[in-house]
Amino acid sequence: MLVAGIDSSTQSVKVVLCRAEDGTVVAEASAPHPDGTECAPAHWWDALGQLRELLERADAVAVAAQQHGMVALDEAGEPVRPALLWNDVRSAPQARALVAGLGGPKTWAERTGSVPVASFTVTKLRWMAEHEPENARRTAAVLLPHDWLTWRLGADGYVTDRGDASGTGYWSPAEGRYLPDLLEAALGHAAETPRVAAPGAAVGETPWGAPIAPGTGDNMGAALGLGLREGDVVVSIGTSGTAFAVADTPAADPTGAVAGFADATGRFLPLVCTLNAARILTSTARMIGADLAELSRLALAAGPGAGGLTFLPYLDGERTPDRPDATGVLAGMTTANTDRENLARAAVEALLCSLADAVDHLAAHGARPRRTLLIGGGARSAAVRALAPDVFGTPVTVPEPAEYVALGAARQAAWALAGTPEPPAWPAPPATDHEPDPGMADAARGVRARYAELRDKRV
Ligand SMILES: Nc1ncnc2c1ncn2[C@@H]1O[C@H](COP(=O)(O)OP(=O)(O)O)[C@@H](O)[C@H]1O
Ligand SMILES: O=C(CO)[C@@H](O)[C@H](O)COP(=O)(O)O
Repeated sequence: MLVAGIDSSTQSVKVVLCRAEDGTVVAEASAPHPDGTECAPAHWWDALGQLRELLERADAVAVAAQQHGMVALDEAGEPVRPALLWNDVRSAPQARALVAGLGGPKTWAERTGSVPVASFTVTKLRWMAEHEPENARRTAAVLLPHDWLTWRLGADGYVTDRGDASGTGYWSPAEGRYLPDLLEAALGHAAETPRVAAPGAAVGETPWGAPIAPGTGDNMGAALGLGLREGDVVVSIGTSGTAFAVADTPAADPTGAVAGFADATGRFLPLVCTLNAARILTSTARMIGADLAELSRLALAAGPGAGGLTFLPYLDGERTPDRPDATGVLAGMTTANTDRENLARAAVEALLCSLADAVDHLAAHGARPRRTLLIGGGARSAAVRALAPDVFGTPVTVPEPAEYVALGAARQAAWALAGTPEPPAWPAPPATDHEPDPGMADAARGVRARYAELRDKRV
């Protein structure tokens, strides 16, 4: 039997086709999504349509997708406007107003597991109610990207899962139920929300007769694809940067740094997310006229500390820390250090310092990392892999490059096919271990200290 996992992420859609019994990948393919922070859902469907031949070989399918995106549908099931994505920061004022107006950060953390920032669906609904009242009035149902794709594939009605529901800002991970008062306060009226399917359930059938599993958010998909265990912390470098771990109890961080999400298996997934990650490298590569391989080579040719250059990489605003209006800052420039090697090194160090901050937030709220797993497109950079253990100050495990989000969705599809209480036990991916260099410890501490100084200066 073959199962297909779909990862509909910010920049592209990927499909992996696997053997149901052990997850061996037999084929994979991807197609690009349009750039930007809003997207008509039809573009996701068209991109997936390019991979249809592969998909139709599957005996079961599941969709994992970028979290939080607001897919507002009218009575007829048509989008009232393009979806506003997780990386769209226009609803930052609405996030602040909702938090202040409905009990403050502690109340939100206790009720929803998270203190919503602009990424969260609830704040986007409020933005639409304020700026596009006619679209808000016509909104009859609110879905997330993976819910919409699952419905289009053939699910029985609108359906979601615990993991993605926990990123809306109107669902309680602790109680496992919607909080309709919060949705209504944001949108101005009640609206239909997808039913939350049990992990491992089948929720419908594709036109070619394959059962559909509930799907989930992309980070929950990666956790399932990696088979995360207690003590594992994942750092994912995609369009977003994330640090997350599985937990038995829900998180409720009133500082808002840790989002207290649910996972796709019935447990929880405390997570820290940054808005800027792999694109720190692509933007710097463009700036210095290099491709990603050359950027990596240049970064490794420079010394630690990039000759005194420090880069604060909040290029598109930032979510952690919550600075939606921030831009990037390059500090410490002299005539001696402004060369391509140091600029490349500063970019890699900036990416890793930002993610090290994310891991620190997670640790401060209970995650006890025994090992750090590095995944996502950015982990394909040799410089990132080489410098991560020094900047993090811990051993780093790099699973072989693979589409772990799509693999997690495929594993969920195999779970629905098997009908068992637990997901099928697929073998762990091969991985390489990278140790910190004790000789670099002082230099790495210096890099993080200079980064923290620039971060906290609030230039
Ligand atoms: N060798 C590499 N070095 C650095 N970045 C890379 C490399 N390969 C891919 N990437 C980057 O990884 C990102 C895509 O990663 P992915 O985890 O698929 O993200 P997403 O799920 O957000 O689409 C792109 O921004 C791409 O430029
Ligand atoms: O908002 C979050 C997590 O809370 C992001 O992680 C999105 O889920 C987007 O993921 P990518 O497209 O970067 O994979």
